[in-house]
Amino acid sequence: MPGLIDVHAHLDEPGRTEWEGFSSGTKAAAAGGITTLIDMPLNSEPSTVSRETLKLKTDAAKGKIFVHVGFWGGLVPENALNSTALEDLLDAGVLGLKSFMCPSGIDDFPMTNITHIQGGLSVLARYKRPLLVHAELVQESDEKEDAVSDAASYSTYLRTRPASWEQAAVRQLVSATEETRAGGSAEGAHLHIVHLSDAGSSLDLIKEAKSRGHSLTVETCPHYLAFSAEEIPDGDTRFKCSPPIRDAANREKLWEAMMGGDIDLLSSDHSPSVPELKRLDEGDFLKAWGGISSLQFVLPVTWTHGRQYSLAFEKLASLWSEKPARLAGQKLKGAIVVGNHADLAVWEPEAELELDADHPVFHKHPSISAYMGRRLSGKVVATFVSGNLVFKQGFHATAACGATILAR
Ligand SMILES: NC(=O)NC(NC(N)=O)C(=O)[O-]
Ligand SMILES: [Zn+2]
Ligand SMILES: [Zn+2]
Repeated sequence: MPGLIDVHAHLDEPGRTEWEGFSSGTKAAAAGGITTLIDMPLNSEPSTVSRETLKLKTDAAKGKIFVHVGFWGGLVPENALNSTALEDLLDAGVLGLKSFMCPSGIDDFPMTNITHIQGGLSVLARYKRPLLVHAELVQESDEKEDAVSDAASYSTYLRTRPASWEQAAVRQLVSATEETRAGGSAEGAHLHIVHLSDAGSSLDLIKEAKSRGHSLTVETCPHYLAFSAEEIPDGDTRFKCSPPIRDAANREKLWEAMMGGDIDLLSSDHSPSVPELKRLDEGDFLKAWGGISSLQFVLPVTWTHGRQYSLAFEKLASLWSEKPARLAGQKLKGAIVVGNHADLAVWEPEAELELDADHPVFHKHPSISAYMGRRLSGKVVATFVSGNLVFKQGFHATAACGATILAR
């Protein structure tokens, strides 16, 4: 199939290479059939918010990447209302921008309000590049903070980030994208909601806005399709992410929406950290780093769980290659077509993998992945990046021949 394109990965280099880094991250990608990654602007140090900080990324990636890597730039309060600053970042080659509507957990990546988001959209309209948004808006809770609630219980964490946070954010975004319709003042701009977890009214609002012609797409991630809140063991912070994994009924609705075409694409949101920050010894869901570690496993996870829903190869390729290529503006990627880049994943749908200690995992910190210990089907045999064989039967090519992708 066409190689997978992961539009949402945190590679954390420079500055937090001990969390992942270009070398281990792109090796894991290649081992998972991913041929292009788009790196998120936060969790590296500094964040990618300017021409200069993008240059630090491309310099750090040199000679280390086994797959192609593009970059999103950060939309933050400091640059959001400064069109010269945003133009400079976009001219430097980021494929689009990314912002948070809630605290990101990273000090130099502050959250944006809807005015900042509108400012970003108006500049992006001219570049025809997307704005990706982490859509959770902190809501005042009626529930009294329960001092005795158990931080080792996943349900405690789940209660701190209810679906109403996603719904409030989506409501604002839907109104901000009104002008992206044909003839609107922000025509040409596109807004993409990352890692949707709430399959309730967030999804209804998105569907309705799309039907009214808003330029809007949405992704979800394998962990929202594979796991449910009910089954997360006490203290197992490998499962902590935001927005949180919700109940099994919500998971069913996400599958239904995705199979029905209301969710456009999938991404990993691979967001690892050093194991200490996961605080697995304490098992404290409130203090642990939020982020799922999954890069190498997204294809077998999607396939293993998708078979129950009659997921066809064509749909898999649309969710993981074709639509992500379109979002990232990669016209020569995402499909096996004469003239396209020869980015290919070769895999055996029936072959099983046991994610035990003997399984070769190329993430820097395999132990923090919630998928370890599982049995999956769909084994990647070989991966080609621009015609180069970069991974075969457990081994990587000696040369890291991936290229950085800059928008022009
Ligand atoms: N700073 C992060 O990497 N945050 C990420 N964390 C998650 N998803 O739990 C994200 O994408 O929001
Ligand atoms: Zn996010
Ligand atoms: Zn993320």
